[in-house]
Amino acid sequence: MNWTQISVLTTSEAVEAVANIFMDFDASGVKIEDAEDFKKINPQAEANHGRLFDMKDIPHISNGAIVSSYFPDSQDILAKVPMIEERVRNLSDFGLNPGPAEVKSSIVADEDWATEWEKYYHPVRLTRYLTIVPSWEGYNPTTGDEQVIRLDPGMAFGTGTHPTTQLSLQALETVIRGGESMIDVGTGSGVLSIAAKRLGVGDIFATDVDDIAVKSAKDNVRLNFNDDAMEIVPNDLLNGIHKQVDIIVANILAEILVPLAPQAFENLKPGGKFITAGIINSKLDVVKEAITNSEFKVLQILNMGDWYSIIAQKPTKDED
Ligand SMILES: C[S@@+](CC[C@H](N)C(=O)[O-])C[C@H]1O[C@@H](n2cnc3c(N)ncnc32)[C@H](O)[C@@H]1O
Repeated sequence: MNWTQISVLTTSEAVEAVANIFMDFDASGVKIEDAEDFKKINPQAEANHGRLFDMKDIPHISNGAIVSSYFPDSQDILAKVPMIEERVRNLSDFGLNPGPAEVKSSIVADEDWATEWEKYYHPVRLTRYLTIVPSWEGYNPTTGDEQVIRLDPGMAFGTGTHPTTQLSLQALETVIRGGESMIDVGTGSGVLSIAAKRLGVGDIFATDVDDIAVKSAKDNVRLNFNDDAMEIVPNDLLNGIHKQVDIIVANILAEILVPLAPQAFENLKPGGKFITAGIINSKLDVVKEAITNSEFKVLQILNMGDWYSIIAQKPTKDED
C-alpha cells in the first residue's frame, strides 16, 4: 500500500505541537528530525556510556526541525493540507514559533516509515542510574547501580531521548527514595513509569488519553516486569480519578499542565511531589503560576536547552 507523507519545516520548540496537529488529523505515525537533538550529542559521553546515534550514518538537518507524518491513501490528506498549514501558522497564538511552516507532500511505499527510525536508536545511558535499551538490542550493564529500561516505543511518544523525557527522568531520580506510590499522567511509551519502578517506586497508576499509547505502555511494562506490575488505563488528565499518592509526574504540553495542577493537588498526599515537564521556556511562568495558585510550593526547576521541568510539593499537614 502507498502512504502520503506530509512534512512541515518548523522550529525545534514547535515539534511536539506540530506532531499533535498531525495526530488530530488521524496520522498513522509521526517522525521528528530536530537539529537540536543532534547538537546536544556529546560524542565522548556517548562513547563512554553506549551510543545513541551513529552521527555519520544519519541524514540530519543543521537548523530547525522537520516533522513528518504518514496517512493511508484512503484519507485524502492532500485536500486537508491548507488546514494543516493554517494550524501550524496559528501556533504563534500559543507562544510557539512555527518557523517557515512550509508543508511538503510525497508518496512512500509500504510501511517502511514505521520502522525506519529503529536503525538510529541504540542503548543510551540517559541519567546517572538509567539506561534505555531498545527491545531488539542486547545489552550488559557496565556498572552495578545501572538500571536498564527495555523499550519499544513503536508509535507512542517516549524513546527516552527527548529533552522533556530526560528532565522527567532526572526529576524522578531526585525525588524517589523507594516505596512511594505514583501516578504518571500521559505515560506515552510508559518510559517514566518503568524508570520509576526500577528506581524503587511501589504502586504505579499510569494514564494516557491515546489508546495507542496505553497499548504501547502495557507492552513495554511486559518487556520489563510482569503484566500486573502497574495499572495503565486510558483517561483524560485525572478526570474521575480519586487517589492519594506520593508522586505525580506529567510530561505534557504546558496548556495541558495548567488544568492538571489542581487535580494533582487533590490526588497527592500532604508532602507529595508534583513533577511537571514538557514546558518550553516561554510557558514556564504560566505553568509556575498554575502550580503556585494550586497551593503547591515550587522546590526545584530543572532546565535543558529550551525545556524546563518543575518539582513542586503539596504542603505537609504542619505547613497548612
Ligand atoms: C510528551 S508525551 C510524554 C510521554 C512520556 N511520559 C515521556 O515522558 O516520554 C505526552 C503524552 O501525554 C499524552 N496526553 C496528551 N494529552 C493528554 C491528556 N489530556 N490526558 C492524558 N494524557 C494526555 C499524549 O498522548 C502523550 O502520550
